[in-house]
Amino acid sequence: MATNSNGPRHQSETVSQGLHDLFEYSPSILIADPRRSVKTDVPFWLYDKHLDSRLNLLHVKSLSALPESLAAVADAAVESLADRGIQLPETGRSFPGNARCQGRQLQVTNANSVASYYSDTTALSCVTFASMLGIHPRAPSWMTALDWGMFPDWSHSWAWEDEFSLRIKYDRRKKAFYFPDELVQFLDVQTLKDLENAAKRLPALATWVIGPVSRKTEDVLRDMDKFIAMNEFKSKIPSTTGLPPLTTRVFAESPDATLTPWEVGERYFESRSPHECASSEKRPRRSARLRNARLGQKIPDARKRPTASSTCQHSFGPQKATTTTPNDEFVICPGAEAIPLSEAGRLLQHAWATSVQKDTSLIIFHCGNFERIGIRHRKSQTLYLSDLIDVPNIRNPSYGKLHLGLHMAAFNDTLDRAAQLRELENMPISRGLTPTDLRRPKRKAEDNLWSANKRSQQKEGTPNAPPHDFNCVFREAGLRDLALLQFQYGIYNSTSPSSFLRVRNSLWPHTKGSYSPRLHRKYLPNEYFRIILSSLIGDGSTGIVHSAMLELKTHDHRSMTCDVVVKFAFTAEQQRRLRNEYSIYGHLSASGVTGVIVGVLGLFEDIEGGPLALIMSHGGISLDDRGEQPNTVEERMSERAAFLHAVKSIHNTGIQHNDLRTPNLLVNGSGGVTVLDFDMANFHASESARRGERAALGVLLDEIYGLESDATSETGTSTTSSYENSRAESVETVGDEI
Ligand SMILES: Nc1ncnc2c1ncn2[C@@H]1O[C@H](COP(=O)(O)OP(=O)(O)OP(=O)(O)O)[C@@H](O)[C@H]1O
Repeated sequence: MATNSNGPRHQSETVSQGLHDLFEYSPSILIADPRRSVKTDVPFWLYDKHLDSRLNLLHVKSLSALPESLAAVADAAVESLADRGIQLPETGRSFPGNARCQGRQLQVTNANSVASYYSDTTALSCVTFASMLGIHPRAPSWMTALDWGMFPDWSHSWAWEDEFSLRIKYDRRKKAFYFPDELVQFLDVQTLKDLENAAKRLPALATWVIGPVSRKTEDVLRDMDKFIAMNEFKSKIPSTTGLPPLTTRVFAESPDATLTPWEVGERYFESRSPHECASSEKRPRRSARLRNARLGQKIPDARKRPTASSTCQHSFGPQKATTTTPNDEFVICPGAEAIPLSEAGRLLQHAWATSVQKDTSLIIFHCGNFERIGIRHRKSQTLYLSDLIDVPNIRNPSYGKLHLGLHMAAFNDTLDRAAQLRELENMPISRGLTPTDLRRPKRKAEDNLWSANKRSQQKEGTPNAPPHDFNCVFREAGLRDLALLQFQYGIYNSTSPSSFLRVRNSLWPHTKGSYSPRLHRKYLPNEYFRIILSSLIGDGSTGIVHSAMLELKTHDHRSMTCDVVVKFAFTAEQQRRLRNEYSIYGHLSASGVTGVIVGVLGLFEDIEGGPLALIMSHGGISLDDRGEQPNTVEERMSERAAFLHAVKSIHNTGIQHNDLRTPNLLVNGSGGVTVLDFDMANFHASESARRGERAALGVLLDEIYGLESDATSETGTSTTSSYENSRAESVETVGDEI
């Protein structure tokens, strides 16, 4: 190794000192601010229970040698510089690994302040060193192509934060790197291509789940040992029984890295005696670790991966036998969870699901003074966990070197997998891919609710037939109180449905109110409906919105389907807003407003304590998502008038929307318009407030449709006046001046 206690011998004094400081760095001890109460609830949500069974966590195994394996990556990188005779540029500043930081105590308040400390110290040094050592060692000054931070998809309110990750500095929206131009010059074309390929396919290089400093969060990390001792992990799925799992596979499989410094999968078993496999683990020889870190090893393909069926048995525990009626239709037993997962189990399942969603291999569980590092091995559906790391006190390796190795390993792992994904994507289909074809998730039409009943498939309304008019379906579904929700898109493919019980009536006219909050033990096929969530439309401040297909079975055994949209509200504040939205829809429906708002099938609640769901008809595509506006001035004017008319009819009931923006203004294929998202709306708005809202909408629509400029530039003065006439007409139509 080219390092001694003063750092690598061949580097300049400042570089040696910097590397030495980082390699020996130990963070301060963090203490919780005694004036603040610390929230400690563990994240866990609906989505965690609906992963495809082949993506679920099945085993948790011990990998005590992981810190050493990671530190060996840092050592190997320094050694490689020496081998190649590369001298790093002088460092002009001190790094947070400086000895002055050590031994101090710092006060923190919550997970975010723990993350800030990590970001300002460990991560700040590691992104720079990892980038210099691993990506561009010949750069003339210290720069970094990596970023560590919070990249939120959606904000929630758990005590643990799961949105932190390491990334390549690449803006996917602008399709451009955002590291210094100077750095680009030192990256060859192939490296830039590889970086871009990785950043596009796998933007998160590792998943950090960060908790607050407290005895309870430390215990959660400690309790993970219990899952290692059990050697199997029973992922929590919804406890509703009766409906067979979806069988169609929808996710695109992602490979493990071929070159890794850690020994997992077959290599884990190879390096252990049978006794060790069952109980603890053997530390690999240091020379082997170094070799692996530098050269990597192919994982031999000897051990058979668990089959889908064994996976199901393993992970989901005993399921009640499917009960069928004489017609082979499914009787459903909505069940509340029998044995809840412990907090450690919930954190493991949630972090695993987050890592599946981000497609990272490394998961770091960190709560200030304690940490565990996990490796997600896809093929065996196993999480390999380090021992509990005492952050301020760990030595050999010390924390700085361990995390530098971790940053470098996460980068290498991602580049390796992104290259495999690119290769697999470029393979012709006929060559038979393993893992399975990554290009298109497959979806077969046969996965319908009634597939067990062959006779019903011949009849009207099977999913192979075009969907029904939602009016007919809503009339029937509005009489039912149980909605079975299944996810089938991306990484989600429900093994069992989540049961959602009606908490508010259908607002569809002519639906007899049958609202009953009582949960029955069993439901016959004509007493429930099923919803298959097929894509994410968007997420906003009230929750997450999905496109879905509603399927139901009528009393005379016909199947009916229609497109719906499901909006989930998770936090208390979101649920308050969603209830407000529902009551606004209730008021509009009771006032006879139809055609310009979506049909609402009701408000439903997850019986396992999950979110509230508003189920509604599909209102079309938003002006935001549509992209191009209509070609002709006439069409634009007609749409403009339709929106103003719609809002006028809403205003006439005393409602003010308060959020009239392009994402909430929808057009449908048949020329109609829909106004949605009433969670900010209020009753009894003053006439002038409503008029003001219409005026603002008029201005917004003018801007969107570019009416004035088009009218002038395209057809000159005469058209301008005809446009003005039409505008006046549209204003007259809505019976008010804009
Ligand atoms: N019934 C629907 N039909 C079609 N698209 C819908 C429907 N409901 C919602 N959407 C789409 O989902 C997006 C988010 O929905 P919505 O605005 O209701 O959520 P939100 O959480 O209140 O968002 P925001 O924070 O923007 O207010 C909408 O902009 C719209 O494009």
